[in-house]
Formats: sequence, C-alpha cells, structure tokens
Amino acid sequence: MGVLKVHQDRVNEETAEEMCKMCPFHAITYEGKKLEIGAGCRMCKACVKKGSSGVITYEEFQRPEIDKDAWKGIVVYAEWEDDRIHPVTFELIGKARELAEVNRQPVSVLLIGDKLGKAGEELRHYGVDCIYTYEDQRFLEFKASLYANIVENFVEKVHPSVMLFGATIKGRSLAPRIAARFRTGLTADCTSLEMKSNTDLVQIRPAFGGNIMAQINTPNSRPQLCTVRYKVFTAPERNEGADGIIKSMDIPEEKMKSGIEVLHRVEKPREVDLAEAETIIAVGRGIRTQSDLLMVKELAGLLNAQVACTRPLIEAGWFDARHQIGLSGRTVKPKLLITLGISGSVQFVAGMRAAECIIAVNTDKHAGIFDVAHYGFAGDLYEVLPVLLRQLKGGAK
Ligand SMILES: Cc1cc2nc3c(=O)[nH]c(=O)nc-3n(C[C@H](O)[C@H](O)[C@H](O)COP(=O)(O)OP(=O)(O)OC[C@H]3O[C@@H](n4cnc5c(N)ncnc54)[C@H](O)[C@@H]3O)c2cc1C
Repeated sequence: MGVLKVHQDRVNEETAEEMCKMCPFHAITYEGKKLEIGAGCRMCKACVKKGSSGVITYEEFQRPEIDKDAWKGIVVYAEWEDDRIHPVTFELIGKARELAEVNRQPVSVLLIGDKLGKAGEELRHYGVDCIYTYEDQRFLEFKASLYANIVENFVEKVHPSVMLFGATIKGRSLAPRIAARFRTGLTADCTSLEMKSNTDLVQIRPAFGGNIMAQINTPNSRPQLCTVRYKVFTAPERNEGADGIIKSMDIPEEKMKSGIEVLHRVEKPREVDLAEAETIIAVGRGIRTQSDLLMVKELAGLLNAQVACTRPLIEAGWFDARHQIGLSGRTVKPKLLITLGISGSVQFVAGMRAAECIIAVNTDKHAGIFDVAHYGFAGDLYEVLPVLLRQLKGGAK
C-alpha cells in the first residue's frame, strides 16, 4: 500500500492540464494554482506512469516488519450483560479452539464488566486456557470509549495474535476502535475463518453482493481482528470439568476516563431475536398482498414460529429490517425453516443455509431454493397454506 504525492513545485499550467486530461477517472483537478487528487482516484497510477516525470509520484508506506512471535494466542471478547453471556461468545470459543490447534496457540477469553464471578466460572467449562477479567462497578453500562481503553490495555499487556468479536451492536462498536488504535486490520461479518501455519488468520466473508467469498489477511500487523455473525459457528458442548484459569487484571486509573456519562437507562421490551428462533416461516415475493400475511401469521402462531422475510418485503415496507434473513439481514440457524414464495437468491441463502430442516414452497420447480431445501413443494403457496392450516387445526383435509 502507498500514497500518491503531488510535487507542487514541479506543477505549471502545461503539466497541470496534461495531468487533468490524463486521469481516466477525472480525479485530478487544478484550481488556484494547486494540482489535487480527489476522492475519485482509483489508484490506477496512470498519472505516475505516463504523466510528466516527477509531478506525481507513488510512495510505498514503510511499515516495520512485525515480529509475529511476539503476538500469541487467540482471544475471544466475551459479551456480558444482564447476567448473561451472549451465546455468540461460545460459538467464537468453539472456532478459536479449532484455529488454535494449527499452531498450538492458547485460547483465552476477555471479560469486562461488573460482578463477573458467575460469568468467569461458566466460561471455565468451555476448554479455554485463561479468562482475563477486568471487573469494576464502572463497567456496568457499556461505554464504547471506556471499553475500548480497557481492550487497548489488554492488548498492550497480553499481545494476542488474534481477537474475535461477535458481530453484535457492541462488538461492531468496539472492534473498529481497537483496529484504529493499533493501526491494524479488521474484517467485519466473517462467515468463515482459517489459520495459516505462520499464524496469519484468513478472514473469509461474502463480498460483491455475495457473488464472491473474499479471503482477507492481515500479514503486516497484529493483533488480527474480526467480527463474526451470531449463528455462523457451532458452540462447543459444555464440559463437566472446569479448567480455564481466571486472571484478574489490574485496571490503570488513566484508562477509566470516558467522555460518556449514562444519565438514565430506559429498558426496551426484549423482542425475540430471529437468530435465536427455533422455528421460522420466511416469506418472499410470492406473497401477493400485505393482507395475505395474516395467513402466514396464523401458521406461525400454530407452530410457535417467528415470521421472517426476504429483502424485497422490507423494501415494500411490510416488515421492519430486523425480520430480514440474508447477507444484509440476519443469519439464522433454526431447527425448522419454512420458506413460502422465495426464489433462493445467493444473498438470502447466505443467511439461512445452516437451518437444520428447510421446507420450501415455490411454484417454480427450478427455483434455486430447492437446491438447499430438505423438502420441497413445487406448488402454489395459496393452495398449500390453507390445507396446512386446516390440518394443523385438526380440521377436514
Ligand atoms: C448487495 C445485496 C444484498 C442483498 N441482501 C439480501 C438479503 O440479505 N436478503 C434477501 O432476501 N435478499 C437480499 N438481496 C436481494 C436478493 O438479491 C433477491 O432480490 C431477493 O432475495 C429475492 O427475494 P424473493 O425470493 O422474495 O423474490 P423473487 O426472487 O422475486 O422470488 C419470488 C419467488 O416466489 C415464487 N412464487 C411466486 N408466486 C408464488 C406462489 N403463489 N406460490 C409459491 N411460490 C410463488 C416465484 O416462483 C419466485 O421464485 C440483496 C441484494 C443485493 C444486491
């Protein structure tokens, strides 16, 4: 990586005009006797290669070689709130253990909060080597800047090679702050992770609307950071034995500064998270009118299911965004998922393919959804649904 540098002392009317004309993206402008490169620049370097010599040069960033041996272990950031460890924490521990085997690295957990005794004890049952705790009454409320100070302190002391965060509201708020403080990379919303023998983490996530799986590396900086969606990895079984060591960390007072003060807290009614639902009925554009959703909701009531949808139904204003499954929505892993009138686009399937049992209803027998479904009805949902409702209600067939 590098930067384009404009040498203004070599710019005159003639070279400026030449440079402006040459840029295929029209990113170079000349105003007030100053040649500038704007946001449209795509770093094609045509100006360096073909322009007047020495007016614009490309300079590589000089990064000192990182000593990878000085950064060890995989650390999972554990979310702890309202007496509950967020379940994504366990999924990340499971994956971290698998990754750690490649280079025999230790797996640890970082826990920040107030009254951590119960959480620390519980985490000892999941095969981690160490649980680092930062415990203080002032951590009761999540304040991003304060928590970032503490994670920063942890990284300075422990030098982890990898840190995994859940792609939750808190994880998404914390991880970029840490990346910025250590000038290291962060890959958001990973769906897969692999470990190389040189401790480089391969961070894999869909890109370009799900059409490719990007493999992202952070070879020149540490720690390597990523966020991972809930329900992507499998949580390990809880061990009977508890072997992780709990290590209470000193909290430097200068790290306790925060520009955020919580004045009061208003509880939001807790909604059932789609990611945690055991049964989901997902609807797509095969549903003709919004009022037809009543039928779907009735079915959901009978099956004790949550109703979800594809993106076009969010765009139509029929649901709020929390109901969307897919690449730009939620990832779900229910025991049963019934899809009604959904074609099975790559973006939708990316969020649901791990469901244990998928039943699809679609009039088009060639629809892509049948490639991932375990059971399929090539038929009209308006014929299938009434029959299903009657049967579930114990009525005539
Ligand atoms: C960057 C990007 C991100 C995206 N993210 C997401 C995402 O997270 N989630 C998402 O869902 N989409 C996402 N999309 C949109 C995605 O590409 C598809 O457009 C969308 O998933 C299609 O939704 P659908 O299956 O409801 O509609 P369609 O593709 O129009 O399919 C409707 C299906 O209903 C069937 N049908 C019609 N009538 C009946 C009937 N009476 N009975 C039974 N079947 C019937 C049809 O045969 C058809 O297969 C994204 C797109 C982009 C570009």
